[in-house]
Amino acid sequence: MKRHQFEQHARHFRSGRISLNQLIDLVFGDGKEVVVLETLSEDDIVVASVASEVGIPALKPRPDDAHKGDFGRVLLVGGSRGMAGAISLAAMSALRSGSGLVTAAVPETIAEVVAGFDPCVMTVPCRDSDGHFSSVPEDLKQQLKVADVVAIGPGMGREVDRYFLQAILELSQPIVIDADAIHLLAETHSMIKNRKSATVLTPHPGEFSNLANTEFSKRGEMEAAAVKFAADQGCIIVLKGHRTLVTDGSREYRNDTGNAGMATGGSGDVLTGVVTSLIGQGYDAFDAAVMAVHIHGRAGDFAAEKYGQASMVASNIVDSLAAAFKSHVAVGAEVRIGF
Ligand SMILES: NC(=O)C1=CN([C@@H]2O[C@H](COP(=O)(O)OP(=O)(O)OC[C@H]3O[C@@H](n4cnc5c(N)ncnc54)[C@H](OP(=O)(O)O)[C@@H]3O)[C@@H](O)[C@H]2O)[C@@H](O)CC1
Ligand SMILES: Nc1ncnc2c1ncn2[C@@H]1O[C@H](COP(=O)(O)OP(=O)(O)O)[C@@H](O)[C@H]1O
Repeated sequence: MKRHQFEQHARHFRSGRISLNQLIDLVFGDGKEVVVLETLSEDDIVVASVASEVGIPALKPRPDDAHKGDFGRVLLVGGSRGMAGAISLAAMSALRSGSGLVTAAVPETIAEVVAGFDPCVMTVPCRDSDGHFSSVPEDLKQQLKVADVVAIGPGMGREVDRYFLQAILELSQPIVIDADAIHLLAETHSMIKNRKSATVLTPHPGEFSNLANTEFSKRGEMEAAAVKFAADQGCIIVLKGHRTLVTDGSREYRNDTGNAGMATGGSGDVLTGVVTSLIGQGYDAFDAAVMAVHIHGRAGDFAAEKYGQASMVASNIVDSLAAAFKSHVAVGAEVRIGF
């Protein structure tokens, strides 16, 4: 791409500093169109590329003197007997997306299993009834107060007291509602409209049909309903699937990363961890959802490259988040306004 063409796209470009080796990987490995703005040394080349979609935000650089408290306290609520994996995948993904502190609140029956998956994840064992959450225990109430963002749903099952979800909806922090919590929301007709902070829902088509109480015959109809739902309820909908849609009722982003190898149990739980983490780090909720969907898909693409679409599993996507975040940083470390 010539510089003047690039300038025409200046609104959509992102720039960053990379090394010569990273530049070679980008140009030949990824096929990205990159413009070198300035060569300071072999390890410090200022480059820019045009984003493939409008508005995939750049990652903020981590200040040199940062500490773990600067990157958000994430609380993930979910899991049940038989589905310890889902909440663990979400928690491991949140840590690999940059969160400083990640806690999983889970039924006590599975707490040790969840803690055993990753020593970096903290757990709050909650009193349970046959492996499912029963009431909101005091320990959890304390955690709910100090969290910067709370996600609920992965692996939770639907045998949960409705007040459990209600307690999360009443929080003043941003929340992410996924999986079984979306079904509970649909069943209890709980209100999200009047929440004071961001509400992000991440339904797959089955969950969205239930939420909208409609059988859709075409993806387009479902997407139109998702845009309307988001506008009516004042929330952000991440309608998952091939070319995931992110909408807040007025903006629409369609993702172009990811592949059919991601149609494997737990892939969506990984996304919940990524989006929750980014919100916890202070990104605007819509931006966080767009970035999360894009980066999650890229991680899926890296996993497919390594293991093949048939054999890749959700934990491979977790492991590939590092490569996905690194490549996002390479092209998006800083955004220069008015190039
Ligand atoms: N390792 C673990 O612990 C794992 C735990 N997990 C946990 O399991 C819990 C249940 O989640 P779930 O998604 O499996 O079941 P549910 O919410 O009943 O939805 C299924 C219904 O929706 C329909 N459907 C239509 N389109 C669809 C689409 N594109 N993608 C998917 N479904 C689609 C679908 O139609 P069908 O397949 O019959 O055509 C069916 O009627 C949840 O807590 C989750 O976190 C999983 O993440 C796996 C790994
Ligand atoms: N064919 C596909 N192309 C791109 N992404 C896909 C495809 N199939 C699934 N995915 C992605 O994988 C994830 C699956 O999420 P979900 O259906 O909630 O699975 P689970 O409940 O097992 O975690 C979503 O982010 C979705 O966009």
